[in-house]
Amino acid sequence: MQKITKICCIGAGYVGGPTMSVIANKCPHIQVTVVDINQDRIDQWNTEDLDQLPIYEPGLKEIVAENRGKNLFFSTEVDRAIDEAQMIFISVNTPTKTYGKGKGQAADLKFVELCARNIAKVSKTDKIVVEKSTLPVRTAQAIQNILDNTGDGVHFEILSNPEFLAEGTAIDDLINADRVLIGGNETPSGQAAKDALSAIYENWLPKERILQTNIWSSELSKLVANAFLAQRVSSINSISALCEKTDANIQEISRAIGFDSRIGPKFLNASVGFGGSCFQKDILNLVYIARSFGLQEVADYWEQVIIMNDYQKSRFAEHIISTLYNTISGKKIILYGWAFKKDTNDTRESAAIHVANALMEEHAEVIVYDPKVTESRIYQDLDYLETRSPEENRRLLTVAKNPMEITTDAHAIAILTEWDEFKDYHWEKIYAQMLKPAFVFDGRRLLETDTMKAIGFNYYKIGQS
Ligand SMILES: NC(=O)C1=CN([C@@H]2O[C@H](COP(=O)(O)OP(=O)(O)OC[C@H]3O[C@@H](n4cnc5c(N)ncnc54)[C@H](O)[C@@H]3O)[C@@H](O)[C@H]2O)C=CC1
Ligand SMILES: O=C(O)[C@H]1O[C@H](OP(=O)(O)OP(=O)(O)OC[C@H]2O[C@@H](n3ccc(=O)[nH]c3=O)[C@H](O)[C@@H]2O)[C@H](O)[C@@H](O)[C@@H]1O
Repeated sequence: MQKITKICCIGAGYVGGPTMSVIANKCPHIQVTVVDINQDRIDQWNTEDLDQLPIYEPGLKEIVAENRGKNLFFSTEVDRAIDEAQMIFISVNTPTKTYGKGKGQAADLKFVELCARNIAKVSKTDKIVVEKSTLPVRTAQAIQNILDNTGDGVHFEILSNPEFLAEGTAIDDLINADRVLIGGNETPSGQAAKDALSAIYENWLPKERILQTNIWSSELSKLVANAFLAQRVSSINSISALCEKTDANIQEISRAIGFDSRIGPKFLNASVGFGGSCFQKDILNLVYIARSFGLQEVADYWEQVIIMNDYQKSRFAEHIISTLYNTISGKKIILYGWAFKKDTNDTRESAAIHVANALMEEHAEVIVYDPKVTESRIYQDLDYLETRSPEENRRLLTVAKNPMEITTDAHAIAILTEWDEFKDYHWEKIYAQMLKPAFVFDGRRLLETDTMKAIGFNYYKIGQS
């Protein structure tokens, strides 16, 4: 079996950066180079001030500090890194297509294809090419065709090694992974490549947790894992709406059903809706694939997960509007949280974007506070919707740095991300500063009902009447 000593990762994003940092940390004998075409991003990865890394993940900066410049490098010299590596991870973005065939559903594979063409062009020695990005089932076939038809007689072995880390817990998820999945060709060279990749993970994970499959099962398992997780959130969120009509309590229900060992307790937290870069994108992709094989019922079944999530986001916004007497024009509404979950600065598909947009449609005066998300990111998210002009977005919504000050004369507060610090705020003081009646709409079930009511708030907790 080939001993791997040099690897390269194309794409220095939320997956490429943390994954490669952990590999470098756990495998001092391997030189890891992470490359990206985005100069700014690479500059940020190389920044002196480790608080300015492009990605915030607990534990990440410590690992980067330990390994950067030793066996972990960030660079824009893509061709050189490809040429030198024995194993190349493709970890570029695979967003939903915004044009042409499959628009709004299929995965856009143009970045992956560019990588494959580049690898074919540059490589002079045999390489193992690892799909780390989430890809539609059978993409490896397309990559193999490009490599074999444009490469220079070099042998390329393709593996699928999807990533299951969640943002905010990326480092822990990588170090203590439930499982690592490696799919490859069922040939001697395919087996050797799978074993070479497995050997890297075996530096810190027990071998029983490293699963080997055929390449198509591995590609499809990633989409299915995300679809199942998102389905659980949509399922519990659908029941949260029913709880609000029946005096049942969603937390009690989650607990009651979660005690059944066949159901299990995780991923049963009702919320304002799931966000993140992947759940929606991957389910849409699954729906598209099913439809393209003529499996209409399968496609409809999974599409319902997205429909329910959209419903939950609008339901929350509509509840705020109707509770505030159906007129929120000019009313000051504070949004606590913009990230799609706590402990990350990622805002992709965050429910907060949709809730803010709905309130702005009603001309509310919206003020956002998030401990980790920048002002420019928040405006970019809103401008991307193209609901109104960028000037109008800046007029209707402001971004605050101090979470307490902004509550003066506010009509309502909505909690959209479950940041721990929100629990520790001086809620009595906030109440005193707000206009009365003072409303809190808790989309994350973060605060205690009895305490909030005792202070005097009109307190709404999603999934509870
Ligand atoms: N974000 C997450 O938590 C997870 C993401 N994934 C999957 O991993 C993949 C990557 O996701 P993220 O890291 O979140 O994306 P990202 O958008 O944070 O990073 C992708 C990077 O690839 C770079 N890139 C694009 N084309 C390139 C090229 N031709 N050459 C060099 N660099 C190029 C971009 O400049 C960007 O910095 C996606 O397929 C995603 O579905 C999988 C598991 C978790
Ligand atoms: O492919 C990916 O991108 C990743 O997607 C998710 O990870 P992530 O999106 O980072 O975060 P999650 O913890 O899964 O949360 C997703 C969304 O669901 C919401 N959620 C989660 C759990 C829950 O009980 N309730 C709930 O509303 C979260 O607040 C968040 O908005 C998966 O958990 C990862 O395994 C996967 O690798």
